[in-house]
Amino acid sequence: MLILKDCRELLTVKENAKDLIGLMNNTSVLIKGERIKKIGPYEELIKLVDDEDFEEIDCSDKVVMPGYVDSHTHLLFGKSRVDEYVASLTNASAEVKKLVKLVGLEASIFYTKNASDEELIESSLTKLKRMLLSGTTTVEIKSGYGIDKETELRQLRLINKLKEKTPQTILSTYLGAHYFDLEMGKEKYIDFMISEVLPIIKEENLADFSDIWVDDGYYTAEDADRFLSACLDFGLVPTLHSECYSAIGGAKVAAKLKAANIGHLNYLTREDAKALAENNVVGIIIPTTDFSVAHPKPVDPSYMLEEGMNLAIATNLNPGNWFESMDLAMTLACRNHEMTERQAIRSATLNGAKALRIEKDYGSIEEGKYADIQIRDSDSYKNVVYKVGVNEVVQVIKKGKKLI
Ligand SMILES: N=CN[C@@H](CCC(=O)O)C(=O)O
Repeated sequence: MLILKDCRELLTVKENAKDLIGLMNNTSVLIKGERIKKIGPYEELIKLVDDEDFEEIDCSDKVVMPGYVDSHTHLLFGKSRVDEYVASLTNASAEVKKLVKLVGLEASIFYTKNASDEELIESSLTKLKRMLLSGTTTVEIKSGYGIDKETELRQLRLINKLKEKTPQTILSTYLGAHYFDLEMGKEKYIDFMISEVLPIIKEENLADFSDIWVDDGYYTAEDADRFLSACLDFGLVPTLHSECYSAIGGAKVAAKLKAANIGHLNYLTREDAKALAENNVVGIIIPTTDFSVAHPKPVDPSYMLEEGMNLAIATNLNPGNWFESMDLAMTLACRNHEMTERQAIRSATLNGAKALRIEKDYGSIEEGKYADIQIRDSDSYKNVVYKVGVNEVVQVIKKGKKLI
């Protein structure tokens, strides 16, 4: 058993918290096994201890809050695209393409296909370790850098292997429709995924979610409806990337299919926001990508919140947007997208869990849930979005185990 004693600030982020973060002062948390047993005054909790291996951590000068749930990443990929990124700082995209021959998704598809399993696992574990040390205890990871059956399945199998190699909870997404085989063409590529790839994903239980990139030049809303509906038949819960560069209609499909989440949303209409809220689809805000691509229309969470949507914040870690830190994603959400620090904290924890439909067990510090907790050497939870680039995390507890 473990007691987090006298937390200076305990952010429970409980479901019905009026202040969004469920702030409590000088409160303690009793952990038994993997789960939170009781929250309350130390004197009460100590009476419940019935274990010789009992331990306590003095949290009287600490901020204690739920581990982050990063609900949208592409973190398993071969080789970085650093040359493309630095060229893009001072050049327009046509010029970048001349300076760096292989760019964008095509580059990552090539590099991922040519990386060995060991390289992909090792580079992913390195990222996951740094994410853990900055408070992230649950991570969603997508395939999507293999436009052939072999590489897509290999990505998913490796994502599943990561589950055994990292303490974090990992959820896996089949982003088959990220790009497509140019020779095959889009229509045939969708047929191919449905008939050739999905049966194997189901048989080997390789993915929790399906995903599609709905955008001009990529997939349409109709493609999304066809592909995600087929994935549903194979037991995969739909998610989408959509409304990033136009109001292309993916949001309507998300509402219709009651997707778990939809990411990007720069061009989401108010009407669609309402439909997403009504259908319990979580919106994933990605302030890091708006920053790294200098997006012409930064996402505006205000009307989505007014319409009652649950919003999550994620890093969207990918080779074109190398962000691992949820603190940083939240900092950008507040400064560039006018979220409050409390909205940002809720979006990075409980709402991340809702985006992945695991809120029954994850995302907040509540009795009965897994003890996934970060402890910060800090005088205020507000430092999360204030001290930019400063990592105040000194301890991470994952399913009741101290990891630092
Ligand atoms: N098509 C875009 N998908 C990713 C970027 C992937 C990449 O650039 O490698 C996104 O979510 O932003």
